[in-house]
Amino acid sequence: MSTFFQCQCFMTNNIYLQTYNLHVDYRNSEQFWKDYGQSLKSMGCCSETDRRKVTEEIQNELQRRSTLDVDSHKRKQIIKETYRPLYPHLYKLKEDFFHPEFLHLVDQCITSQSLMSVQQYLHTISEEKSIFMFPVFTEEFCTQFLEELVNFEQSLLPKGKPNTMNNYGVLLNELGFYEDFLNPLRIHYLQPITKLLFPKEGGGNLDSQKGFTVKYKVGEDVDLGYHYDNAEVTLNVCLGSNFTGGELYFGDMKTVPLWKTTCSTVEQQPYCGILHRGQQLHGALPVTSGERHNLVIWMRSSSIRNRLCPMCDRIPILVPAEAYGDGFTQERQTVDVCGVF
Ligand SMILES: O=C(O)CCC(=O)C(=O)O
Ligand SMILES: [Fe+2]
Repeated sequence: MSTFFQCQCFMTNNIYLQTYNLHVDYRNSEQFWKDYGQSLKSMGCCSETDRRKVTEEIQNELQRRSTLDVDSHKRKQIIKETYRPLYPHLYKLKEDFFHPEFLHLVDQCITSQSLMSVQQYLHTISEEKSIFMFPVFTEEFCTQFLEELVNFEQSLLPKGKPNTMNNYGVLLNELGFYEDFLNPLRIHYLQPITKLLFPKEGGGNLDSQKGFTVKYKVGEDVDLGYHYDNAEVTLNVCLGSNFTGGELYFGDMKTVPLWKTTCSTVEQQPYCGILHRGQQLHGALPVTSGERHNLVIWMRSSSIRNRLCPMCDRIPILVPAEAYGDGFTQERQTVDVCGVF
């Protein structure tokens, strides 16, 4: 396995202010208030107390990020040593977890290798935006997987936040779902599909992922603000039907100015996955009753992101990281020896 890295921008960029539903960059106090003071004021951040709360929220998030790798590694160890899974067989991917239509789609992608001929095996939500939907898992798998998540949630073991924005859900690497579940899922099943549907985004060359579940419930997180993912291609699978509301909405790519953007809503289907580009802006409407759990896989292609970090839009400045980091690798430079004296 190659060694993976993070981009240095993780410590300064895309900090989510939940109160104002705003992503900000923070290098120092002076820069921050100069860049965001006016907009925050127009959103009601007026008093000294409001401003102090914003600064605190940023400091807390930066603190969380600065020890994230070490903390995550510790949690993973503790879970490995002490957690008793409810369904140990789930941790090793098996073909009978999949919906038959999914297996058919994967087969078609491998054998025909033409976009036209696989289109009948998936639902194209938007051709223009490249958003697709198809069944992924069986109902039985999703039910057991959800019970496993609940079993873990109810344990007293340490838990991390799934990402910068979601507060509820499970980090699947910490629970032990990477090696024998998410890796083979990406390599043998998802990559044949993404290779055809997302060639420009590195869909044929996805070499790592961040996988987690998200949970929404009245009284906890109910919705998710508009954002793009730290991913080249994302698969988002709806794990159950026990909720109302919670539709996803998709806008344009993040390079399109907001005033030109049109958004469309997608109603989720239980056990189905929505596949989209990571940089396609999207969010989730409030859940109005019940609990919504989704499995989200941010798939990464180092060959794409090594050239441009999708979070800061610059050539990434690599810093060492645990496990898959944020999916960057250090490519060996080829030196033209004849030209070197
Ligand atoms: O709430 C959802 O299902 C969307 C989650 C999402 O977009 C993300 O975690 O990146
Ligand atoms: Fe997302």
